[in-house]
Amino acid sequence: MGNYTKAINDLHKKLMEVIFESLGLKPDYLQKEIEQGSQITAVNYYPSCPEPSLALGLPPHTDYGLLTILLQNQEGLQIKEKTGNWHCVPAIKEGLVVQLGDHMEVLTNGRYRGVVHRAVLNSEKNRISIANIQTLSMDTKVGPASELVDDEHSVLYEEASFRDFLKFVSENDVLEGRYIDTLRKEGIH
Ligand SMILES: O=C(O)CCC(=O)C(=O)O
Ligand SMILES: [Fe+2]
Repeated sequence: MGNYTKAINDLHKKLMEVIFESLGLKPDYLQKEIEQGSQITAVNYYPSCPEPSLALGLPPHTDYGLLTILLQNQEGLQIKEKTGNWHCVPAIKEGLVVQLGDHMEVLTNGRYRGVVHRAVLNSEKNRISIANIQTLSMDTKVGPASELVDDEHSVLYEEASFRDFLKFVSENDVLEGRYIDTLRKEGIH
């Protein structure tokens, strides 16, 4: 696991560099903060279920953090499309899934959106997923990058830290609203 999480950390760094470049920011933007940040590894085990339609593996949510890099041994991860339909992410052997999280949405001032996803159960096979969520340190406030704010792009999100997020999830039901919704200023959907 140590080698895996180290490799994922390196991959995250490289992906962030190209994402920042795609936004017209320097590739080493936030590099120090990212290096000082945390990597959370969630190992999820979903036993097979004879009636998958009556159970839900993991309810719809977005991940807090910049990117989530996920490995799955069976299909089960689904992402919500703009239409509201759920799209099944195929399980590709040794393939990784990269998802954008809330931090990324705030940082890019809404140019890139966090992906709503859920996990469903399989009637025959047990499923394991390993999700690596990369966040900045506990008390680093993340707000929209000043380079992405100008006369035509006003600030759309409040600043927040990982600690603020943890406080929210400990005080609220996971099924009733996402933390990012509390950060959006009026009129953003
Ligand atoms: O099991 C999955 O595919 C999803 C896991 C997930 O969304 C999470 O751990 O945040
Ligand atoms: Fe997730």
